[in-house]
Amino acid sequence: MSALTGKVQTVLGLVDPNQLGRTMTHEHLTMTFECCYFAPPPGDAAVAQNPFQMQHMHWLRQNPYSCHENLLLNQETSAVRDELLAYRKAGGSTIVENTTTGIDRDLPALRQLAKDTGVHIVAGAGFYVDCTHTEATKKMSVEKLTDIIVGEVLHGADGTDVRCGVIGEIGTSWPITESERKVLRATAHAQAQLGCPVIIHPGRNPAAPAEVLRILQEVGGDIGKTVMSHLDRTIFDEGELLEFANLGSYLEYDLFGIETLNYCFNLDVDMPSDSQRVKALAFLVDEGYEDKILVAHDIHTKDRLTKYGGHGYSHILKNIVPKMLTRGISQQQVDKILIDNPKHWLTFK
Ligand SMILES: CCC(=O)NCCS(=O)(=O)O
Repeated sequence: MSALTGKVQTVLGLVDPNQLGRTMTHEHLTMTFECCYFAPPPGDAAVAQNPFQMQHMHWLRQNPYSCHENLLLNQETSAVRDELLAYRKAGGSTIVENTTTGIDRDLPALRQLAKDTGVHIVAGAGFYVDCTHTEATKKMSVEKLTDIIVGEVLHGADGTDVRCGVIGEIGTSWPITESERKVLRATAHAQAQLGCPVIIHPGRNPAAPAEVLRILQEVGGDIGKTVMSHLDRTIFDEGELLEFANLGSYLEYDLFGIETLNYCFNLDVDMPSDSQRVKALAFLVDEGYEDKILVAHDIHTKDRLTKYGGHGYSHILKNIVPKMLTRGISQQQVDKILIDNPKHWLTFK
C-alpha cells in the first residue's frame, strides 16, 4: 500500500480513477520521430522537401516517415492544444502520452497542455527503442535503469517535478537487443515495486509480443497490468492472436487512422484499414476479451493532425465508435473499451 494505491497519476497530480472518462491509451502530444526517418522512394526527393501543400498530402500520408519536417510533432503544440479542446468537445477526457526517453519527451509542455485544456494527461516513464539509447544508457545496469524509472514515477522526470503515471511506451525491436532486455527487466522490477501500469512497443514480428511478456514475467512483471501496443501491425493470424490474448495482457489496437498501402518498416506487412481494425476488435469481443481491449491513434507525425487535414485525436470517438456499433459491438462493450479498461489499467495497485 502506498500513496499511489487506488489512484491514477496525471501530470497535474493524483486523480480518482472515476474521473478519467473516455481515454485514449496511446497518443503523443509532443515528440520527435527522427530516429525512424526513412529515405523517400526513388524520384520523390523533391516532394519530400516541401510536402505540406494540398497537392502533396496524399504523398505525405503514404510516405509519412520520408519527410524530416513531418517527424517534428514537437513544433505543433499550439495545434495540439486546439485538438485537445476538440477532443473534450467530442466526449474525450483523458490521454496517455507515451513519449519516453529517446524521442524528446517534454513534460513541462504536457503539464501546460493539461492546464490549458482540462484533459487529464498521463505521462510515460522509461526508454524507447535501442537505436535511441545513448551509450551511457546501454552501459547501465538493470538496477540503475530500475532506479531511474522508479524515480520518474515517484519524483519526476527530465529534471522536473512532473511525475509519470505509466511505464512506457517501452521500446523493443526485433530481435530484441541486449540493451532493450535490460530495460524490460528494469521495467518489471519497477512495476513490482510500484504496482503501476506498463505499456510496451513490440518489434515488428508476430513473435515479438509474446517474447516481451516472457521476459517481463521471468523477473516478476505483472502481465495483467501490461498493455501490448500496435497489435494492428504485428499479429494478423486469428489463431496466433488468440494464443497471445490468452497470455493475459491488455490488447491494444492503436494505429486507428493510419491507412498506408506500403508499411515502410516491414514491407511484408499489409497495414490494415480502420474497417479491418474494427473487425479485429469484434472478433476479440466475440472470443470473450472485451475486458482486455484498448484503442488509440498513436499520433506521432504532423500529417495526422486536423491542421494538416488529418484525422486528429477525436477520430475514434467521432467515426470509429459508430462503426463499432454497426459491427456487433454493444454500447456497453464500447464503454468498457473506452472507459473501464483504461481505468483499471491506469489505477496503481
Ligand atoms: C513513437 C511512436 C511509435 O513508436 N509508433 C509506432 C509506429 S509503428 O512501429 O507501429 O510503425
